[in-house]
Amino acid sequence: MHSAIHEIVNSTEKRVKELHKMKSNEVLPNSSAHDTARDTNTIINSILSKKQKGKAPIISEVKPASPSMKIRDIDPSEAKRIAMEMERAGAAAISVLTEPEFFDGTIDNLKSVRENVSIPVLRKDFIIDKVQFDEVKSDLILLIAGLLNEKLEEFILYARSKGFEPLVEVHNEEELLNALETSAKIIGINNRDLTTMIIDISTTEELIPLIKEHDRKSGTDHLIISESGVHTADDVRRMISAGADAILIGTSIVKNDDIYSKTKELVDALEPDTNDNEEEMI
Ligand SMILES: O=C(O)c1ccccc1NCC(=O)[C@H](O)[C@H](O)COP(=O)(O)O
Repeated sequence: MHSAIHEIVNSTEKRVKELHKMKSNEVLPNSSAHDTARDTNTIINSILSKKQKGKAPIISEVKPASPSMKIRDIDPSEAKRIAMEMERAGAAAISVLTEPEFFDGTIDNLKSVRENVSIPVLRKDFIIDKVQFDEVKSDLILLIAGLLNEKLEEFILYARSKGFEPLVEVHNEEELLNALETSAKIIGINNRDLTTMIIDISTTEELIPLIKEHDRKSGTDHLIISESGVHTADDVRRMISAGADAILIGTSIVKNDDIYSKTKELVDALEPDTNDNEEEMI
């Protein structure tokens, strides 16, 4: 594991301790599944329906920073504005970073986004303890296979019992095989190697055939999301051609001054006239 991930996990452990204290003081309520508006099929259909309309299913991320770079200041009112622009441009879902120390994310940003958009909302954080499920509601929640290892299925079932559908993130074959042994329905392939931080979008192309083969043999049908390092309409087309059902994009949208136009450019990537005038050149 890269030192940055160690630091993130150490900091998350401190947050978790605080949450346990809040829970024992009854400051943190025990959340239940009842107040979750959308079920799993609704979430999956909402993402898939974009493709049926000829649009690229883009999960657009409200990302203030990464461990290596500040992108932009995002408070709850800016998170709301950005997310509404993303939805208006045709995003299939919105991802919101809630990790505070390295990504400048906040729980309040997630609340603000979820109150103001009608598409599914993904919580992006480093989930290592069940108490984190009581912090805030979301439709989807990220579970990182490389962090949870043998506890992955236990966390998937717990997430569902609390009204979240897990997006299980993998980066390599070993993590993928672990994920495929669980009841995960949504698999995210992170093109970023969390041991080196190097991004290579061919990771998606290498791992999707393994999921497809598994699905063919076992009669399952995973929703596949390609994550990280996608910047252009060409990248979007490449990931969709590889078999991705949706693509999670943060930096290239959020760093753009015009959130609506950049999201729309990526959402419209499958439309014939965005194919770089290939026909005119022939
Ligand atoms: O974004 C990072 O640099 C990062 C570093 C370490 C762990 C996770 C990280 N990112 C979290 C994400 O999953 C991305 O924000 C998401 O996939 C969007 O990626 P991008 O479009 O490349 O911003």
